[in-house]
Amino acid sequence: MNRTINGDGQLVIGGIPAQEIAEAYGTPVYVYDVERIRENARAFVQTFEQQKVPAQVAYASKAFSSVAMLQVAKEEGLSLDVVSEGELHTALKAEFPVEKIHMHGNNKSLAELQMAVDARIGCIVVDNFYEIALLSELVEQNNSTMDVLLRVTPGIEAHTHDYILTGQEDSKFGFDLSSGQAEKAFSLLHNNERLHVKGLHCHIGSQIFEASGFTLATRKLFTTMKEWRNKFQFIAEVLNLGGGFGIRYTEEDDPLSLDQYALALINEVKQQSADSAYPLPEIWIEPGRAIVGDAGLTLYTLGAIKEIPGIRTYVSVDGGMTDNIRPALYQAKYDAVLANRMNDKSSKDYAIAGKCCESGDMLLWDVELPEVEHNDLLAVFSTGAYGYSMANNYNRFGKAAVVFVENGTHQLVVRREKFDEITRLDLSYTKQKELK
Ligand SMILES: Cc1ncc(COP(=O)(O)O)c(C=O)c1O
Ligand SMILES: N[C@@H](CCCC[NH3+])C(=O)O
Repeated sequence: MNRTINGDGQLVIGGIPAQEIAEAYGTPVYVYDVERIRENARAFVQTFEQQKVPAQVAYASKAFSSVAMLQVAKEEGLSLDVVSEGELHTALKAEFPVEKIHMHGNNKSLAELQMAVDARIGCIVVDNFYEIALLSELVEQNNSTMDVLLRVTPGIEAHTHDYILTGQEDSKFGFDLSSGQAEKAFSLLHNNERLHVKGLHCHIGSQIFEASGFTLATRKLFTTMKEWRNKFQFIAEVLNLGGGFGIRYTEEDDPLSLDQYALALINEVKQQSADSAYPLPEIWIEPGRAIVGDAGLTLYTLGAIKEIPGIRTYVSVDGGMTDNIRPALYQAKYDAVLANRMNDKSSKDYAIAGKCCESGDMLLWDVELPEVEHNDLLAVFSTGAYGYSMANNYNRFGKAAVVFVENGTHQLVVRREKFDEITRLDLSYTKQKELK
């Protein structure tokens, strides 16, 4: 994120002091540096261009989906990965080019598949046998066709949190390669004249730091592609290697740069193609976190301070697991600063608590800050991915606002949810008469 400190000791994001954003929109507020989103997108896109490899960089919109975000993704020439009617609806609202939209999901409903077929999206990533049956019936009834990728689990155990591992055999996602399920699924799709198999897909997990998991998965997929070339005379036009590229949340994290991830994939695909005289497939990737994660931060106002002598000092913020569930769900770690007093010396350790009725609603267990005061402004960094998109209304808190900063200007792109909007879906109860 493009951030500096001004003469008043204020954190400045994309040319705007954090305090100004907090005063204009209130807290908690997610702030995105649009320039950083663009830099991240370009790091991937330009690496493929420089290496002269045909590619699609599909932004995994689950990381942060909003109309404004998808407009930026469109401007950067990205493709888009959606996993639900809601994400597809957002894409259509943003007038995202439909042919560049790919749909995922391990339990796509008939309504979701119908919406995808009606919208004529670019392709569906087929995940299971039930989906093959639904989709086959749907294209038959609609007298239409659809491009598909086959999602396979290559049997890779990447190094990340168990909850965000997806490439291992024991996974709810995709067809298992080793048991022959993937081949069975492939032949069903291959024999269906209305479904065109463009290629294979795998996604080994999320927040992955080493290139080795990706290159190993690439090799496994090539082994299968070579088998199917011999057996079915099938040549994959596309090899989608998913997302999962890790980012730095704290100093403990040591990810590769985005171009290094892309280069590792490109080199492996080129090598495998050359070794087996396999026509170079188009490489598709699906980064979510790597596009938006470090482009976003969250601003909070500090409230209650509770010092437990000899144990720790809790400082509560005006948000918490409702705007960032990742610490509670994955024990995810973050870094934070006092955005209104950047030049003050850090002197004390604090535990930053959310305001939900849960002891586990902690944003950071241990962060060194200057002596805090009520109403100080706390900035938690790298909350751009899976923050707003996983936000919830626990304890009936409204969702926080989202602000974009760019070229010294700020704009609201998602309005704060007001408490009286929390009941907008609620219907009154009418006492039913007892049946005699
Ligand atoms: C199929 C698929 N593609 C892409 C992504 C995006 O992952 P990340 O945000 O880690 O890049 C995910 C989430 O892990 C996913 O499940
Ligand atoms: N939501 C997760 C990652 C899962 C990505 C989607 N498959 C996170 O915050 O890290």
